[in-house]
Amino acid sequence: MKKGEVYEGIVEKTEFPNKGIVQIEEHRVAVKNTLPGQKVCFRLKKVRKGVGEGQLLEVLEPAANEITPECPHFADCGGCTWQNLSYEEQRLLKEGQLKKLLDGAVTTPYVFEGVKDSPRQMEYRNKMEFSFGDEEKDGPLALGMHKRGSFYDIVTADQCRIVDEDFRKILTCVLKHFEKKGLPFYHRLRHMGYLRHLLVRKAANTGEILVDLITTTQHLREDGGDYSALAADESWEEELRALSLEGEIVGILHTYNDSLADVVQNDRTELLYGRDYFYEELLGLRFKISPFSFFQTNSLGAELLYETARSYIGETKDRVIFDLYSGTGTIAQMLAPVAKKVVGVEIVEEAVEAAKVNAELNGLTNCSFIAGDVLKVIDGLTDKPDLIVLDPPRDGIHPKALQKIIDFGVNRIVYISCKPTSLTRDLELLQGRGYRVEKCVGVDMFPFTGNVETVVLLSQQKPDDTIEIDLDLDELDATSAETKATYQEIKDYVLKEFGLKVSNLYISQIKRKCGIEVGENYNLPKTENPKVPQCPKEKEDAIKAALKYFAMI
Ligand SMILES: C[S@@+](CC[C@H](N)C(=O)[O-])C[C@H]1O[C@@H](n2cnc3c(N)ncnc32)[C@H](O)[C@@H]1O
Repeated sequence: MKKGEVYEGIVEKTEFPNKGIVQIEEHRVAVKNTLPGQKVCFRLKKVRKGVGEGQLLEVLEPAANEITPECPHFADCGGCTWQNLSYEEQRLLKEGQLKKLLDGAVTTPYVFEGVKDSPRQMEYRNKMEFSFGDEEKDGPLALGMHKRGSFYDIVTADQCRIVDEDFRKILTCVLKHFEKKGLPFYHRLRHMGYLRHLLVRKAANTGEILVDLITTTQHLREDGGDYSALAADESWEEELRALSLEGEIVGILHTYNDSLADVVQNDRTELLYGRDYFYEELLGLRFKISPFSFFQTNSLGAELLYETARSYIGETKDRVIFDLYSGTGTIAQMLAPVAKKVVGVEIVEEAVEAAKVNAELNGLTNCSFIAGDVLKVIDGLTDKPDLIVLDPPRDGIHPKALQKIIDFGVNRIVYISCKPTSLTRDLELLQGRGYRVEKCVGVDMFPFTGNVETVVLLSQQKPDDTIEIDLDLDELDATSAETKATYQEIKDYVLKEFGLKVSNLYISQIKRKCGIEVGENYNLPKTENPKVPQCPKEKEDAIKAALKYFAMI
């Protein structure tokens, strides 16, 4: 194969995130944004030792499971890549990719619980950053998403299916206004122009909407053209307020951003109407969110994600929990009512301030939030955690920070990840230091894209858990008359409710302690002079709860 040449082939399978694999002779070429079964034409970008990367030029034949997308922008828009798959097919693909990645990284048997569906599959996003530009060179003003594979061209996303009607109305209103006015968009290459982005955030549960227009300050500069007067006229704000919407616009802002990078960034913000924040409610808690704070973009999906994390962490009563990479403190506040204390650590000061305000708003007095890099803050923490929740950014956890986190030696860690490839890298270190992956589940926070959120429960292998005892299950009295639940049922219950793994030995010890008859050979390991491990208190309580649940005590 030769770099720069064009090839055709059938996509055999896909790997996370959305990379199709085409086998050409002895070469394995990854082509982004393709699906298994498609016949594709691509240009070879690089190839080395039989592994290559290709740039998709055209899908020559669709895959058998493809459907006609509902979204009219699909052919051009770079936003969603899976509008041509039914939701069921999307889940299957995500499950397959996630399981394959995890199977390759997890070194002991674990439970893979599939991928949970997003509660809302269309119109699920609570935030969009639309870009201004033109659809093609010197075309009319456009406002929406980048064209597939293009840095410059913009597709006007006025029919976008992953946001609701209010977003579409706001986009159309703002676009029409500036089209009429003839204000120039910011040219990403020449760094000239005025209109950059339109940020819209809408809370799914309260309906509150915040709109922020992001422009340069070039209308104030001498070389900035002759549009100062036009730009000074903020009547677009009145037009927005006159819209008939399902939700309610509670704030309209104008942010100035002169950075060279094509990102939504805040140099200075003017409040044009209402307030510069909005409220969202998740799981009965209220959160105040400012325009640039991190907040999960799928509110109903976030409720599912947090509920999943809460069930994975198991018993929290009387425990100190660390919520590392805590953002606006959503996870910390969800756990605070059922824990002794929760400590959140987050690098963005604005988010930490919001977390404190939110905790007060929710009447929570047992959580504290610290601003700073986890890597450094961790050294100064005076509390000792019993449990840890990790929800790092896409790149995962700095290896030195992860070492320090492991040094706390907590029994259970719940790791929430938005990028499975960085998760699997971190799992390697965690497993190398004695943690065992118990179970994993995906939560689909991003329908119609190849991304998936993953929740993993890890437990620490304490020394007394690892002593080898050769017990024969046949010798156990799991079927005796007085036993209402089998050992397996007790184990399953304890794992589900408390996130703990318990051995037959421990169950038999606790049964004996509770006066339940067990067979003669129960605690007797076959090895000579064994050091018989005794069931730790935490597991004893969990087993007793199971025995109660099965009405055995
Ligand atoms: C995926 S978000 C999770 C936020 C929160 N748990 C939630 O669900 O809303 C990751 C957070 O980590 C923060 N962050 C990134 N690097 C960090 C670091 N080195 N130390 C502390 N926080 C960091 C980001 O600002 C962001 O708020």
